[in-house]
Formats: sequence, structure tokens, C-alpha cells
Amino acid sequence: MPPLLDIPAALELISTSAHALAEETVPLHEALGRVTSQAILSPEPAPLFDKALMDGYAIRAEDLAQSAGLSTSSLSPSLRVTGLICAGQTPSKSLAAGEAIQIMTGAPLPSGTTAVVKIEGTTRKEDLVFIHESTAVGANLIRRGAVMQPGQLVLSAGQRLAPQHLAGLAELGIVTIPVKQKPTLAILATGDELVPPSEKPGPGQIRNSNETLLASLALQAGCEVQRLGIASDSLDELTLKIRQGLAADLLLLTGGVSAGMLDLVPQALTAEGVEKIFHKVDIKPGKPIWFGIKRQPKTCLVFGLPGNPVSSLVCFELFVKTALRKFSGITPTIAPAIEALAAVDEKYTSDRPTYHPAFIDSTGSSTTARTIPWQGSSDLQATLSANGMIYFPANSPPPKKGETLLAYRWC
Ligand SMILES: Nc1nc2c(c(=O)[nH]1)N[C@H]1C(S)=C(S)[C@@H](COP(=O)(O)OP(=O)(O)OC[C@H]3O[C@@H](n4cnc5c(N)ncnc54)[C@H](O)[C@@H]3O)O[C@H]1N2
Ligand code: MOO
Repeated sequence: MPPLLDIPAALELISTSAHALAEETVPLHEALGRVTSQAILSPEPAPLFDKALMDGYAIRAEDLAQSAGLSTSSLSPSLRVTGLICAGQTPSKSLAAGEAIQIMTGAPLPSGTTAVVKIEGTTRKEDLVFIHESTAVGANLIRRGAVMQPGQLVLSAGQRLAPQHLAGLAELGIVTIPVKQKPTLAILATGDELVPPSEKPGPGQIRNSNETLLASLALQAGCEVQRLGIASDSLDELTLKIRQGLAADLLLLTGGVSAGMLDLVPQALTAEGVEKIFHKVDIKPGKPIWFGIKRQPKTCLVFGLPGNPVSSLVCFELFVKTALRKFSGITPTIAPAIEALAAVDEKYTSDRPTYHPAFIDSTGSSTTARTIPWQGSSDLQATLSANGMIYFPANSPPPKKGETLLAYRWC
């Protein structure tokens, strides 16, 4: 038997086979979860004007200098109040020596202002305000352009847009966003034993959990998902559904890729003109994974994922996500592992590189990870208490508590 393809080589083949998708523009309110296709530069400064950050008085801090630090009202410096500015108004006069202008949070500063003193640090007596709080130059105000200059980079290309990104764009008036097209991803579960989750399985049958798993992973990864349902182990039925799936950017099949008599997926794909790039990788779980590409009339990447649910999950996280990242221009294309400390003495060893379901905890001062009890690639229920996986290199002593290990978060 020739040696199995190793994981880095498989990832590299996926990365070079996948192409970057075209771009489109979408309105801001439709951009959540999409990936920027170009760097976005700011058209204007932020904030747009010098503004108060507290309710209080705009002052010239220099006026307080000789009395700074005094705390009794009788000895506090006083300034003459010459006006009031609320948020949304514009100052009608500037601030002269010895003057203060009452101001509200978010209101534009009158020219000459060098600080804002909080209302709590003052006492008002008619048109005089007594300042009890030492207030340094620059206190409680922000200058025009202090957080963003025109032409400054707001977001790089390849950024998946989260709520805070959209709000940042909204603040700058950027309402048309250049993004990568959404990848279309079709899912086909194969196997005579499968029934939909809503049905009671007959003798020897099981519920199709992989469609729910893969569709959810794909939706979370920003894909447009097409569910092709279940194909029985017959070439005719497989072929019909594969033809439908090849219209997508990416087709995922589960089951039927190992060595069983009815493992027909590789042959059905080849017959439909899908060129095999690799079959089988030195990984656990997921060894029987099949990967290929249909080039004409439209490019479609095809993964035959092993039927065991945890194999499908691990293969999606590692392999399918690499293709999706390339589609959207997310860099690096191959997602890096995170370094974590073993939370306990680990026991797991294997002669195959293994991705073991794990719980990763970032709530403390350092990120820790520990494996969860798991009975192998068919044990989907174990993953309900996991949020990621730990990488165990082949034939290596498992990490002891406190030693560094490599982990991946599922998200
Ligand atoms: N002689 C060998 N047998 C097996 C090998 C091997 O190398 N030589 N590999 C094993 C490994 S590892 C895995 S993983 C499985 C993968 O096999 P297939 O991809 O061909 O998948 P099936 O045989 O169709 O199914 C495996 C298992 O998963 C269940 N399954 C299938 N589809 C679904 C679904 N949609 N939802 C939930 N569960 C599903 C299926 O009923 C089987 O129990 O092969 C080993 N055998
Ligand atoms: O390697 Mo298989 O994917 O363990 O079940």
C-alpha cells in the first residue's frame, strides 16, 4: 500500500484547487456575515467635529492652572458662563479667557476649548461656575479625526463582517459594501440506511444527522445551502442528485467513500466528470475522504466526506473550510491552530494524526484545552460537550497538564 497523503499536503491541494469567487456590492443592511472583497478606506474623519465626552462645561484648562488642585468651593476658581450647547447644535461663539460654556455630551466644542469639566465637579451660582475638580488639557473631549482620518484603512479585504464592523461602516457613511459572492454549497447524504430526522428508523436504519450537521456548519460559514436530501446506494439515484449538486460552487457528499461493497460515491463522481485530486488522507477521523474538481461547464469542488458524523465534522472544519476561505479570500487560506495548555494529563495516543473532540476554555488567564470522553467517529453525542478539537500527532507521547498543545475551535 502506498503511504497515505498527509494532512498538510491535502490542505495544500485543496487550497490550490479552489478559486477566488467574484465580487459584488451589497447594501450595508445585507452585509452581515459577508466577506469584504477589497480594502475599505474611510471617506471622512471620525469624529466629524471636536466634541464633548461628558455633560459639563467647556473651558480653557489654562484658566484653572494657578488654582489647580483646590477642592473647597470657596477657594475654587470660577469662570463666567456665556452660553449653552446641546448635542445637534453648533456653537455660536468661541470661548474667551475666563469663560465657560455649558455643554452636553456629544455637542460640538466652541473654539478655544481645551478641556471639558464634568458637571459633578462644578457648582453653578448664576452666571458663575466654580470648578472643584482639577481638569487637565484634553480632558473629557475628543478632537475631529482622532479615531479615523480620511483615507485611513477601515477594514482589510478578506474580513468577515460582524456587527461591530457594520456599525463602524455606518458611522463613516459607507453603505455599499464590496463583498465576495456567497459560496453556494450543496449537501447530499448517501446510504440505504438513512431516513430523515423526523422519521422513526426501521430495522437497521438510522437518522440522517449529517445533513443537519453540514448544513449548519455551512450556514455558519456564510454559504448559501442547498439540501439535496438522501440518495440510496444506487448509481442511478446518486448520479441524478450529483448532477444537481454540481451546479453549486461546492458539493458535499457524506457516506459511501470507504471500502464497502456499496461505497459507490467515487465511481459515480468520476463518471460525472469530476476529476479526483485525492482519496484518503492520513488522519483520524476522516481517513476515507475523497476530494475532486469538476471543471466544465462550471467549476465545482467536490468532497466525499466519510459517513461517520464526527469524521464529517472534522473534515468540514479542516478541509471544507480551507476551500471556503480560499473562495472568500480569507487569509491565511489554511486556518492556523491555536496554542493552548493541556488542562489535564492527556492519555490519548494513536498511530494516525488525530483530531480529538475537546473543550477549549479561554475564561482564565490562559487558554486551556482537554479532551472529552469519546468513543470514536460514530460518537456524535460526545461532541455536544465539546467546542473544538485537540491535534495529536501520530505516535507521540500525549501532553501532560500545563504543556502546550495545538487546538482548533469549532465555530
Ligand atoms: N474495510 C474498511 N472499512 C472501513 C474503512 C476502511 O478504510 N476500510 N474506513 C472506516 C472509516 S475510518 C470510516 S469514517 C467509515 C466511512 O465510511 P463511508 O464514508 O463509506 O461511510 P458509510 O460506510 O456509508 O457510513 C459510515 C457510518 O456512518 C453512518 N452514516 C452514513 N451517512 C450518515 C448520515 N448522513 N448521518 C448519520 N450517519 C451516517 C453509517 O450509517 C455508518 O454507520 O468507514 C469505515 N470502514
Ligand atoms: O477515520 Mo473514520 O473517519 O474514524 O471513522
